[in-house]
Amino acid sequence: MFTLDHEQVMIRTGPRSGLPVIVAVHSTALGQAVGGCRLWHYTDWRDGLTDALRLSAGMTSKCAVAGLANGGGKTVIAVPEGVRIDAALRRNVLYDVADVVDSLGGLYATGPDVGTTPADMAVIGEHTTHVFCKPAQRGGSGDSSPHTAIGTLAALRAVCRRIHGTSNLSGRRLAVVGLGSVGEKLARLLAAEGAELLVSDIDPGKRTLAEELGATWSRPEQAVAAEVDILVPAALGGILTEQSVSDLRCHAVAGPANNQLATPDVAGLLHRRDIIWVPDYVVGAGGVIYALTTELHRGTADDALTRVRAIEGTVSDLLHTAERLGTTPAQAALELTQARLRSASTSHAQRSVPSPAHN
Ligand SMILES: NC(=O)c1ccc[n+]([C@@H]2O[C@H](COP(=O)([O-])OP(=O)(O)OC[C@H]3O[C@@H](n4cnc5c(N)ncnc54)[C@H](O)[C@@H]3O)[C@@H](O)[C@H]2O)c1
Repeated sequence: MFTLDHEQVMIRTGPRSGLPVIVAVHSTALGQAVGGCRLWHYTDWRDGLTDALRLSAGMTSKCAVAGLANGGGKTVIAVPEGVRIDAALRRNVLYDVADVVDSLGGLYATGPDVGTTPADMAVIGEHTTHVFCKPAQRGGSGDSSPHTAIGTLAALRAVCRRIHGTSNLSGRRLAVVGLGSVGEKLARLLAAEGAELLVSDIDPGKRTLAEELGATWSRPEQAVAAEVDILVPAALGGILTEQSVSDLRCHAVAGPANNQLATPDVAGLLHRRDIIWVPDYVVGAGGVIYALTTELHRGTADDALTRVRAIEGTVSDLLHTAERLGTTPAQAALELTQARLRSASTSHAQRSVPSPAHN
């Protein structure tokens, strides 16, 4: 359908860097739009635009389901293939991003994403206040992966309750695929809960973590097809394909890895195989919930942790709704997003109605 679903999209050739800077604001219905700044190589900058449009809409759903008073946005710096980002160019393009973000006057705040770090947010923060996840020594919440891992653990408890009637993960079999920033922390948390772990990474150097945690080490394709209670994707996207889903021997798939479905129709395949799949944007929201609560909403660290752990309740509710309506958790999450956006626009419209004049 030929509709622009976004409130506004800014595309600017950065005056300092000469690189295309794209900022998509999908929705501010629930509050300030938020979403990370992706610095990535593209063969055509319009592919970067497509990413910005898709990812900013995804952030609207992520915030709405998490119950945050924020909408979705995204920044993409579309770097042409072959262009190397040295320190000077990096600084220049981050200042270019800061100028675009600042020109939106607070409608949108940016944070780290693929290709950018909390240190980059500190650079952006030199030119605008509308930025989050700066390093702790610069007043930010820094690396989001510890809270993403805590939120994922909360989601896994809810999935465990749905499968076994109890959220106690002790003795449950889980396969964690990807032992990077989030996966390693999550594996440690799960080991502390007494889960029976199978872990995997393309980097053989991660095998020492398996030994340390007493976990079984496996090659990624074997881990995906392992007979476990829950498969936890914590690496890159696209892990759930028509082929891999037919090989699955788990009751549920829930993990933080972004874009797990190779194509949207894979969700239907999972449903037909009676495998619960909880969307990654629900499971992996802990990092963003923590950062936004402490940095943009001025909550305490305790408030923020409580909200991260509330992912357990959110996932439980989605699983109940899906079961009651005979639909998927993904569909339940979509409907929750739409309901929250509708109620925000209704209350906004009500606030905008002028009060009757008194004579
Ligand atoms: N960091 C966060 O706070 C956060 C928040 C939300 C979502 N996510 C998503 O979670 C996922 C992991 O994030 P991260 O920050 O830990 O990334 P990371 O780059 O630190 O770790 C990724 C790990 O996956 C491994 N890997 C790559 N391909 C693999 C494969 N085919 N099979 C097995 N292992 C493979 C890598 O070797 C690496 O150890 C990503 O999809 C990310 O987008 C991260």
